[in-house]
Amino acid sequence: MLLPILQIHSEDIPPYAVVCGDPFRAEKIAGKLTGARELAFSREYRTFVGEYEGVSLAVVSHGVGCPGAAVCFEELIRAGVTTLIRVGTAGSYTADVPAGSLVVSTAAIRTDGLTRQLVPDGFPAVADHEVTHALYSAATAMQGVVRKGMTVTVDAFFNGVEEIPHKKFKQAGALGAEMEIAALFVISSLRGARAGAIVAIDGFADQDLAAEYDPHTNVVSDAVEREIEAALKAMVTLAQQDTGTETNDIHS
Ligand SMILES: O=P(O)(O)O[C@H]1O[C@H](CO)[C@@H](O)[C@H]1O
Ligand SMILES: O=c1cc[nH]c(=O)[nH]1
Repeated sequence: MLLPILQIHSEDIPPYAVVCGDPFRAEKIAGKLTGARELAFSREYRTFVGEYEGVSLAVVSHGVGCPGAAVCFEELIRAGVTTLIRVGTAGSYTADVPAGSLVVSTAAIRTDGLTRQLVPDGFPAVADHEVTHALYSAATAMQGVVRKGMTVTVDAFFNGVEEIPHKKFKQAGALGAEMEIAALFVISSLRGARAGAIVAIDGFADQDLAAEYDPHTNVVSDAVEREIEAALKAMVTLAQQDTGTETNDIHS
């Protein structure tokens, strides 16, 4: 079956998919795979397949924002993907989670418009427990600050005449803000897939600190490298659990 928007054939897609916003990050992730090949680059959706430590994976970019990303998640799940890990970036809410930190999202506060069109207000946007555990274990085995907790999914990156209520979300305990995790978690729950997300902090989402936003520093690039490695290792752990071939040492 040809997926009409991603422009890939479902038969070419393995059950494990790493997803990210930026098509060039997808290329970077694919660079870690053996036998990587690019299947399509349609709109913002760039798809690669390859192997990591013997596990066949797809790597797909989903662009910025929930509506476009939702198309990607829906088509991947229709193609037979069972496990999705988002490798993204986010703005932090607290000084103790500075640029260069990693955050594993356990749930997303849904302030986006897309999920409101799919499910009622009380529907949770939650990560799969096994995926989250595998991600957190892989990330904490590396250097650097790693936190696990709630994130916020917003639609607006810049303020308009209304202010994005980041301070309220921070008060509620969220660690930071990004733009697609709610869609990933809700769609995966609805369609019976499992999903998790890890984000590299690239600055502060808080309005008072927004002037410092620069996602292109070395400290952010290093964190993106670490989250890619964590996501790939986590996927191997999950695939091994699925086939009953897991070892206790996932980092060997
Ligand atoms: O780095 P990615 O995965 O694109 O994630 C974050 O970066 C973009 C905003 O710059 C949004 O897509 C946001 O969710
Ligand atoms: O949505 C995003 C992504 C990265 N950094 C932010 O501040 N916001």
